[in-house]
Amino acid sequence: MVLAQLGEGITAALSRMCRATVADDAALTTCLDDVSRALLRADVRFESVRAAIHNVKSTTNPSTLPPGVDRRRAVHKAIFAELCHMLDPGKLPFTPTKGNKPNVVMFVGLQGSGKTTTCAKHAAYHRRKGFAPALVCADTFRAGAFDQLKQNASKAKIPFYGSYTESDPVKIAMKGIDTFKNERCDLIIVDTSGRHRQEDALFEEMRQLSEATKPDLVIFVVDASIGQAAFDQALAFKKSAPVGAVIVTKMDGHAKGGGALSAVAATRSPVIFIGTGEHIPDLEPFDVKPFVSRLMGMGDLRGLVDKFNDVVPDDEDNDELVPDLTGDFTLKTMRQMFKSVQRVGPLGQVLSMIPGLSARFMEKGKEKEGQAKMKRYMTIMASMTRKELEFTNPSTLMTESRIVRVARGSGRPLRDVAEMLEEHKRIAKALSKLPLKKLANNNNSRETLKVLGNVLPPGMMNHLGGMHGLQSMMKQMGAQGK
Ligand SMILES: Nc1nc2c(ncn2[C@@H]2O[C@H](COP(=O)(O)OP(=O)(O)OP(=O)(O)O)[C@@H](O)[C@H]2O)c(=O)[nH]1
Repeated sequence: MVLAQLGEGITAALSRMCRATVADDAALTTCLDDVSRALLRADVRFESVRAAIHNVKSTTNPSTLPPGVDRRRAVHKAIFAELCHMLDPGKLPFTPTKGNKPNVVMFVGLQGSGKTTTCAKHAAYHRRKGFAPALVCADTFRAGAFDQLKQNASKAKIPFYGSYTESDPVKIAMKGIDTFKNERCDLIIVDTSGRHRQEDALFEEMRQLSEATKPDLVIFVVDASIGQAAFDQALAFKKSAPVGAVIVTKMDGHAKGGGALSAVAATRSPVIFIGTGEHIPDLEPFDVKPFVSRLMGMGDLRGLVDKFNDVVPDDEDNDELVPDLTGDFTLKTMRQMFKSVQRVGPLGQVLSMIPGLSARFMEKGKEKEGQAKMKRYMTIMASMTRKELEFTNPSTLMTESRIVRVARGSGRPLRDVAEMLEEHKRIAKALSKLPLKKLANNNNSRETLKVLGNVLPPGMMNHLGGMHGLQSMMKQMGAQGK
């Protein structure tokens, strides 16, 4: 994901300024030039970049800074605030509520943006949260749309309504909504047509559909790879239907992402989810501050805990898929973690939420090898006894004869078993340093950041001026968030 490169660009620019002997105007200018280049390379609109840099410059001018405030920290804080501002339109999206009144959500977007897939992901996500969702196919334009949504719906076990014969999308949408209202579904998702290009006929159809169905929320779905075109596209949809939220898809690919994120600027509507793969669980809630924290290399531990906790699978294998990272880290927990990671997304993506861990456990660009390694370890663990899997310190239990038995049983060489045990030790050690229990029970984001401070890599801590610096930065961020 090229957004990761944006993060690297910004982090590198900040590090360079932190290493400069004095944080004078020249160091600041170089740093901000680098940050601008990173943002423009990521397809963020020129106007937004210019405004952000202007704001950073004016808020970090030594003449306006309160006495005693370190300029480097002020720059870090100002860039954080500007990135948040770019992604945050300052208003909360409509969020569906469970209960008697059904919520109607209409999806709009061009053909191929990932709309149909995202409708199913959105329904499955809300079912995991306890909703009773249903899907309506009001796409009468593309021949295969009906079958595609039906197939996705049945894969995700979501009730579905559509018609092979009716050609009026408004009639289908109204009939589908009525049907599911009677069936007491509380989240009715309407998938609509797309076109390859922005066409008047499409926008007229969206206008008619939204007028007839009066949705509680219209979600604009945009492909992250379309770059700057996202701005105009979002604007055109906003004119035909009251777009209230954005979902950016294909963030797992090589998309630059920054352009699509500028859809926020066009619609002044928040990004609520990002699509991170082709499968039903590949949808992540989008939260601005943790996202920017990750972008700036600060990790997102709360997101990590949520991500694991959010994986409540449809099959009976629940226990197997939800690792309790707050208890003893046994081989069984590691196996659950691997399964969970396979389910929630690419390993690198999940591990990127743990500051410092991704580099230790898996090198960048070698994610495929990492997946293969995980599979190998899982095969090995399948040949282990329950006692071995649940033992708190398996390396002490795994004698040579036990290793030989497991290697034979799994058909893997002895060194693979030994390597797997070493890997377990390494991950256990890395996780033991993270206050996951505290984070899991903590809903206060400022407190979460404080906890994060304890686990930031030492280099980053120095850049931020040690614990004291981090605390004052958090105070400032907190004051800003109010
Ligand atoms: N990698 C990746 N692929 C995705 C994602 N979301 C959707 N896709 C894929 O993108 C392609 C197009 O998705 P659709 O859901 O058919 O697109 P659509 O916008 O509904 O298209 P129309 O129904 O023709 O308007 C499919 O191959 C999806 O599997 C995502 O987040 N990541």
